[in-house]
Amino acid sequence: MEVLYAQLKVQMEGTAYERNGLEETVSLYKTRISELEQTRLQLSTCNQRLSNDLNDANTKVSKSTAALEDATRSHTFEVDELRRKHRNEAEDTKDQHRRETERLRREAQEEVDRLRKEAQAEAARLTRARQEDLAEQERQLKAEIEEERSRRVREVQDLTTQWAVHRQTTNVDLEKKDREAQDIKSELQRTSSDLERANALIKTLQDKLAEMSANTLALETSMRAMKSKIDFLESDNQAQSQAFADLNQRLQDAQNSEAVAYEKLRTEETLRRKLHNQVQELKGNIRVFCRVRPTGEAEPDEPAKITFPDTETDSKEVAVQGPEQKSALGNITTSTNAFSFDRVFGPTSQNAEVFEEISQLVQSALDGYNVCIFCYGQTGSGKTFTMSAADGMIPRAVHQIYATAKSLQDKGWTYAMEGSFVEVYNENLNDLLGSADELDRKKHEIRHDAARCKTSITDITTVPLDAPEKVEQMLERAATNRSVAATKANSRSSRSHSVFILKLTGENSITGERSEGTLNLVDLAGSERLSHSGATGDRLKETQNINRSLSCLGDVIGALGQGKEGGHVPYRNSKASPHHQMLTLTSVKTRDAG
Ligand SMILES: Nc1ncnc2c1ncn2[C@@H]1O[C@H](COP(=O)(O)OP(=O)(O)OP(=O)(O)O)[C@@H](O)[C@H]1O
Repeated sequence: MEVLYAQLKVQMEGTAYERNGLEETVSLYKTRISELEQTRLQLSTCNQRLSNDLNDANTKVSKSTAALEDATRSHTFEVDELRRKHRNEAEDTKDQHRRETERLRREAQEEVDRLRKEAQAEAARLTRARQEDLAEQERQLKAEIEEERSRRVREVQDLTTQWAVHRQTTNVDLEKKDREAQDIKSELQRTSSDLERANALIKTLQDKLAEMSANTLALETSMRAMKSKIDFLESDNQAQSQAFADLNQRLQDAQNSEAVAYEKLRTEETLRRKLHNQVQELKGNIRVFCRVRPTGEAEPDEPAKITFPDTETDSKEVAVQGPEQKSALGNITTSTNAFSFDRVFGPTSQNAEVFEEISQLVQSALDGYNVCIFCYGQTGSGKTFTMSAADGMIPRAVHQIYATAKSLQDKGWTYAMEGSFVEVYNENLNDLLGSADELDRKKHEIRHDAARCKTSITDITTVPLDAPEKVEQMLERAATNRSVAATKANSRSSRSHSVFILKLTGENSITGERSEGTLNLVDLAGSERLSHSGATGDRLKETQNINRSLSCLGDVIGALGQGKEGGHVPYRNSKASPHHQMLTLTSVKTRDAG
């Protein structure tokens, strides 16, 4: 309780203390409020005073505004007055200035006129002085020119005199030269007339000499005749008659044996023909020769290794060495492939040697058989060189035919020959002797008359070969046409087959025999393996056509080579394109005729 009492006492004391504090605060606030009240009163008084001041000021401002407006009005009035006054003054001044300017201008004009007059007077004076100077200078110049002119005239006169002297001398020289030329000319004329006379004399002498030689010969002959006449007259009369009879008999015998000999010759010619062709048949109707051309220095590829094992004996074999091969054990071997032909011509062989082999076949054509000679090989292997060179098979064959035909004239044979030259390019037949413009445009057809065993081509140029030189003209013409066409499709001759056709018709006026033979010389297009050629597009088509036709031709020759009577020959195995017919028909006629 005591504790509680103590706590309460403490609380009471605390509260009393707080009350004292609060009482102090209240008295403080009261003081403050009275202060603020005083301040408010002061401020109200002040406010009242300020309101009064403001009113006074407003009154003053109104008064001032009125005064200002009055002042402004009076000022405006004054300003207008001044402006008017100023304007009048300006007008006066302007008039005065104008008058002054006018006066000054007049004065200036007068001054200018005066100066101008002075200047004109001065200029006139100067001009006069200048003219006098110029006149003086002109006088001086004229005098100088006159002096120069007279000096030049003197020089010209001197030169004219010199030139006249020189001309005179030259004329004298020229006249001298003319005289000399005239002399030389007359000398020349004399010499040439001498020469002509000498020539005429020589000619007369030569004629006389010839005449005298002829006279001498005639005289010698008549002398011999006279001598034998004298001898004859000197001999016995009966013996003479007997001698005459003997001579007559001998003449008769000789004529009879000549007739027999001619008859024998004719039969022997017929026999020779028969035997010749039998020999050809025995040798084989189809013969294959191989020609190896020499390698040039500029050949890009290494040449094949080719040997000729039997050159010394019958030259029928050729051996080509294959590439080196390595076995599993590492041994290197090379295989050699040997080929046999009817005849092999080595790289040094000439066209003349090759022709020797085929000349007998050419003779068969003249005897009325159909002969076909093909040249087959890779591009650049020498087909055209062998066939169409100046000494190739075509010119040689034609020349041989001429020579033989001429020698057969004695035996009653006369021959008519005509030639054509055609080309097979890309399945088309072209006339190489026609117009170049018509190549690949004009259509030609092959017609085969089975009954007459005759083959012909429509619309081709046929040239009568009445002189051996004509064949060269034909070859030239064909080469030109081909070279023109080559601009349209390159290397034309390599990409086409060409066929030279020579028709030979013979007639024997004594025996009445008749023969018709054809010689076909064919230069085939270069054979190329498609994989090697790398050809595409038109070129690929070209190569395929060539290869197809070559393969077809191979089949035909293969079938003919088997020689079975009545056996099938695949002449038309290809698309029956003209060139297949062409090449194969010429072959079959060979076989039939043989
Ligand atoms: N036996 C040879 N002696 C000398 N040169 C030859 C011989 N054979 C060919 N030549 C030369 O080789 C080149 C090619 O020959 P050629 O034009 O005759 O070949 P090709 O087989 O007709 O070719 P293509 O198929 O392109 O027509 C020519 O320059 C030719 O003169």
